[in-house]
Amino acid sequence: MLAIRWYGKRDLRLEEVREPSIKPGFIKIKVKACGVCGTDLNEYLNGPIFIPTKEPHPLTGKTAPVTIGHEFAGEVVEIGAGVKGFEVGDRVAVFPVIHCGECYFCKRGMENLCVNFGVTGLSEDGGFAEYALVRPYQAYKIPESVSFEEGALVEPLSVGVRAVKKAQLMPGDSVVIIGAGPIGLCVLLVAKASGAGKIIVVEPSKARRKKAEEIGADITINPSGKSVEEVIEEIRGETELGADVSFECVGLNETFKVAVESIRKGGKAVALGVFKCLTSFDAKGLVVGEKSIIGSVSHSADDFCRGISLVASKRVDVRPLITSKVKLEEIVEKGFEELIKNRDKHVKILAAEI
Ligand SMILES: NC(=O)C1=CN([C@@H]2O[C@H](COP(=O)(O)OP(=O)(O)OC[C@H]3O[C@@H](n4cnc5c(N)ncnc54)[C@H](O)[C@@H]3O)[C@@H](O)[C@H]2O)C=CC1
Ligand SMILES: CC(=O)[C@H](N)C(=O)O
Repeated sequence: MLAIRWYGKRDLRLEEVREPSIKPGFIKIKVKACGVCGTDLNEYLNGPIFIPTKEPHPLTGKTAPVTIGHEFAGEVVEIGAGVKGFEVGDRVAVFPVIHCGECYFCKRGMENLCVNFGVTGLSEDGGFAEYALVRPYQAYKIPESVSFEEGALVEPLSVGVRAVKKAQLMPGDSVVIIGAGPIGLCVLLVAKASGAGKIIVVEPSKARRKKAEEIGADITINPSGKSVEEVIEEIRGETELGADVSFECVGLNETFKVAVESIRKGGKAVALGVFKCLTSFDAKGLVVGEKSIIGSVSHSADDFCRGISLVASKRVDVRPLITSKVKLEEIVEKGFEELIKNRDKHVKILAAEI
């Protein structure tokens, strides 16, 4: 079968590999749609980051090369011995998290913090292939009314579900989202569906600001050419005394500062961006304003189920996030390379049956 294999930085290869044979305790899926995530792109440009290259991953035993891709959906074609509750032909979205089930965090239901945390498509072969093997706890049935393409979008949507849940967003809360890439836009979709009040998006790319408006932002702010203080002032001017909740979806020092300093006293700043730098912000304002800073990473099975429910109930429409669909064999050139050249023109590029 065809697969896109990560060998190293800037080295993704379309290869003919052996189709995986079904194993006890696994389900074999014919992949129907798989999206390029910012994390995949980062592995391509700057990796290895999560992909194991020296030591095998403790739960999968796998080292590179790996078939990349963790945002995927498909059809069950074979069921391994011991697996119950699935039938050939089931349509599923894949929850890519792999966890040990035994560590301090897993025992307390915090699988996304598992000490051996892994991801199908990074820590073992994933979805940019014709077929993939997944564990039963990773396969979630999707109804006929949810397309495979929408199913592939459940994964990033669930990152948004977790962030909104961690914010304990209340109906009518004013929200500021900093960064309108796939993650910021997924937060926007979930915040809107959860009853947010005014939604403000800060984003330098014109195309992405337009996309944010199309899917529900009330106000967009272009931070280009403005100081951090000016951006904070603009947000505060659009809200009563600052936003109730902010979501940082970039990962820069200045955007973190905006996230913390643009919320009102008692407000919450949720950080999603994976920072490559240290950050500085008004810590005194944090204390005397009793603000909260909350980290949000990945998603849980609960977040994933809620993501499916939002899509299936049509409370959230993820389709506007799909900006291009290409064949699996084209995904390196028309997906990864295209995102490097024209990232701001795109949100989600999928390899899908077209
Ligand atoms: N916490 C989590 O579970 C996850 C976090 N991430 C992280 O979330 C962040 C966002 O991911 P993506 O949306 O995929 O990335 P992206 O790079 O596509 O989007 C980031 C957006 O921020 C915008 N931006 C740049 N400078 C800005 C500024 N000064 N003010 C406002 N916006 C600015 C960019 O134009 C871009 O549209 C990344 O750091 C990524 O690593 C990704 C997946 C899961
Ligand atoms: C697998 C995840 O939790 C996340 N979507 C990521 O890209 O890191």
